[in-house]
Amino acid sequence: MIAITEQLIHDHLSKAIECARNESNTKLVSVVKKVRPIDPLIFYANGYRQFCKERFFWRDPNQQYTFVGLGRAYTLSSKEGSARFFDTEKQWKRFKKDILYTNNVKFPNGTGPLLFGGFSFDPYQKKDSYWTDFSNSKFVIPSVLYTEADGNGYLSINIKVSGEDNIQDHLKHIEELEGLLINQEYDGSSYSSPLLLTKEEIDVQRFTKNVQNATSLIQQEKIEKVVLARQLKATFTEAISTEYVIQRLLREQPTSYTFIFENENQHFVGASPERLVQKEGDYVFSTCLAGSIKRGKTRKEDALLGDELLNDQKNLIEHDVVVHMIKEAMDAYCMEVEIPMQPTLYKTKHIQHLYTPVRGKIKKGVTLFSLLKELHPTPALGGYPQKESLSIIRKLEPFDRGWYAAPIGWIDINGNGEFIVGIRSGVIERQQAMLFAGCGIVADSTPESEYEETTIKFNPMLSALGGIASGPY
Ligand SMILES: C=C(O[C@@H]1C=C(C(=O)O)C=C[C@H]1O)C(=O)O
Ligand SMILES: [Mg+2]
Repeated sequence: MIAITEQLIHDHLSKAIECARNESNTKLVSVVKKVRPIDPLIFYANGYRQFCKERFFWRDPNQQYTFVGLGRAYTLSSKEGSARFFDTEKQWKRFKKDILYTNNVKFPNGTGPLLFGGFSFDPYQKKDSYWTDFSNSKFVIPSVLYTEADGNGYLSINIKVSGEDNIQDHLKHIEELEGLLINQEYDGSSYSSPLLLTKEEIDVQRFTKNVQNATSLIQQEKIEKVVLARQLKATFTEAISTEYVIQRLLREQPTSYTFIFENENQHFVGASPERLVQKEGDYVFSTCLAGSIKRGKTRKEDALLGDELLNDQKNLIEHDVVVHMIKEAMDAYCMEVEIPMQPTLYKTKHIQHLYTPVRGKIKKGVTLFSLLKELHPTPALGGYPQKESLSIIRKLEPFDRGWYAAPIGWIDINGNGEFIVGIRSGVIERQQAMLFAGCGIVADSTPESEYEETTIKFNPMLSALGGIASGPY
C-alpha cells in the first residue's frame, strides 16, 4: 500500500501544518509516491547541482533495495563512545515520537523517513584529519529519497513544516523535486577518471612488524585472532568524480554492496561483500565472511584456488572464530538460529572468501541497533576476544580507521533495514583517496602472505578510481 496518494498530499500536509501550529514545534512530514523505476545513478547525478555533498547511494547485491538520498531533512549524530549505538537509537525514537508526523500512515519498507548513515570503527582511536566530517555516529533522513525495492520505484519527499507555512509553497517544492526523476543531467560518457599522479602504500614496514607482533601474541595465547589493516593513498590530477566511481563499482562489483556517504569535504565510498546484519520483520540475517584467496586467471585455476581455500587450516581457523562469535551473539537475541556446518565460497571480481550465512528469528523487542551493538566489531574486523583485540589494534595501528570496517547502512520507520561493514572502501577528498585494507591474523599468518592479501583487497577501489588495479585481474 502506498502511504500517500496524490489527492491526499494536500490533506496530509495541511494536517501536518496544523499539528505543528498546535504543538508550536517543527514537524517532519513524508510524502511517498510510486514511480516508474529509473536508473538510480542518473538520479544521483541529477542531484549534484542542488544537493552535492549531501547525497548517499546504496545498492545491495540482490538488488532488493537501491537507495539514492539527496539533501538533509533531519540529521542525527553522536559523540558518544561505546554508547553511540544506544544514543543513536534514543535520538531516532525521540524523532519518531516528537518530530515525525505520520497520522498513522503505513509506509512500504524502505520508503518515507528512512535513516541512512554509519558509525566509527572504534571511538577511542585517535582522530585523523581525513575523517573530520565523520562523527562516531552520523545519520541522515534525506530531503528526497529514490527507492527501488524488489523492482518497484518510489519517490519519498521529506519536508519540514512549521505552523505558519503556506501549503502552496510546499506543493510547488514537491513538484520541483519530482523533476529530478526526469531531468537527465547525467551522460555516462561525460564522467571520466582524472589521471593518477601518485600511489603510495603507507608504512608497509610498520604493517610487517605489526603482523609479526600479532602472531607472537597469538602464539603466546594472549588472543586468538586480530585484524590488522594498512592504507594506500592515491592522488589524482583533478577532483575525483563520485559518479564515475559509483558507476564502476556497480559494474565491477555486482556481488558486493555499493555505497557512498557524502559530506561537506569527505566522502566515504566502497563496495563491501560483507553484511553485518539485516532485519526483515522477525527475521535477521548475518554473514560470516573471513578467509581469503585470490581469483584464478582461468576457470580451472579459480576452482583449484577455491578448493585450496576450503581446505586450508589457517583460513578455516580465521573463519571459525567469526562463526563462533556471531553464533553466540545471535543465540542471545534469537529464538532460533540456523547456521550451516561448513563454509562455502563467496566470490567477487578480485578475491574469494569463506562464507557462512546466519539466519535467526528474533526474540520480541530486539532492534537493529541492539544487534549492531552486540555484533560490532565481529572477529572478521576486530578480533577475538573483542576487547583485547581492539586494544591491540589501538596500540599497533598508526592511523584512525574512521568509518572503515564499521557498520554503515539504513533503517526504516518499520524497523527493517540492513547494515554492512564498510570494507573495500576509502575516503575521498577532492583529488585524493585514502584506501584501507585489512586481514585476519592468526597463529600461522606470515607478513608476506598478509601483505599480498591486503594488496588484493585494495583492488576493488583502485580499479573503480580509474582502472589502476595491480595484479593479473
Ligand atoms: C578487513 C577486511 O576484510 C576482512 C578480512 C578477511 C580475511 O582476512 O580473510 C576477509 C573478509 C573480511 O572480513 C578488508 O577487506 O579490509
Ligand atoms: Mg585473511
